[in-house]
Amino acid sequence: MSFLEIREISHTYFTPQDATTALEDISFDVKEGEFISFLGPSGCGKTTLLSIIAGLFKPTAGEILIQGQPQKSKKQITGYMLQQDYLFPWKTIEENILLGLKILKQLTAKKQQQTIKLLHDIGLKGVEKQLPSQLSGGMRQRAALVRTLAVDPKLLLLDEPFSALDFQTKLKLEDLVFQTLKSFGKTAVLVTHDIGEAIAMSDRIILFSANPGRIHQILNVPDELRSLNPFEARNHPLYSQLFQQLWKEFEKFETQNEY
Ligand SMILES: Nc1ncnc2c1ncn2[C@@H]1O[C@H](COP(=O)(O)OP(=O)(O)OP(=O)(O)O)[C@@H](O)[C@H]1O
Repeated sequence: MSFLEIREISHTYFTPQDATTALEDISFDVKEGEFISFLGPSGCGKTTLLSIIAGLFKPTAGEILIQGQPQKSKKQITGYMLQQDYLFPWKTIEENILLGLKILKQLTAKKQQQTIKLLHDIGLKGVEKQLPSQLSGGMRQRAALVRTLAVDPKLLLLDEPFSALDFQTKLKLEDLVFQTLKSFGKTAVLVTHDIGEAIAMSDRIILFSANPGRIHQILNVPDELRSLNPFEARNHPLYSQLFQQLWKEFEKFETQNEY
């Protein structure tokens, strides 16, 4: 059984003035432990689909199944990592990363210990009593990842979590997030504008076209790249090949005025 099933999803936004069809007839499955990227031109509906998967609103048509169940009954199994870290500025890093467990009334001594260990494992030892403002952007995103993983979500929804970071930090964090999610066996969906990031991190790439958002192509990333971490993958000859292939598809969108 697939972990996530997207079944014939269409979505139209209605405003008093007009109607915009953001997604049309989207169907695909995601296996447990798989890392999927949504890639495509601006306005092709990537964020709309991620929000529907998160259960933030219902699509106009179609359904989402998570572990074979309608998505609405499974809200708590999804965790998020967004462009902004959304750490509470007045709380210490330790308070921030334990907050989800506290809210869910799952904060045991063991879970606290495991969460602090994860903070240390991803290179943030000694920042427990600091405020988010005392940390760099990359450090805050790492703390945000720990906060997300603390409540043990089965599905991670990543909406451009690296796009506000400088290039070196972004590459390091891609590696760290990739390795952490793989080591916990998490299923992940990443929304990105970055062709290289999609190739380096994913098992499969769902390429969307716009107006309305449709699946243009689904690409399986070759095993030779999938067995590497993102930084190594960027240096493999197959990476350039796939990059050029995807770049050509983006050029087609431009000539079709879909970009
Ligand atoms: N709340 C809304 N009301 C009306 N139209 C919307 C709303 N949100 C998104 N849209 C429209 O739906 C389409 C898809 O938007 P969406 O943000 O999902 O695309 P995207 O691929 O994530 O874009 P980007 O890459 O620029 O972030 C666009 O035409 C957008 O203008």
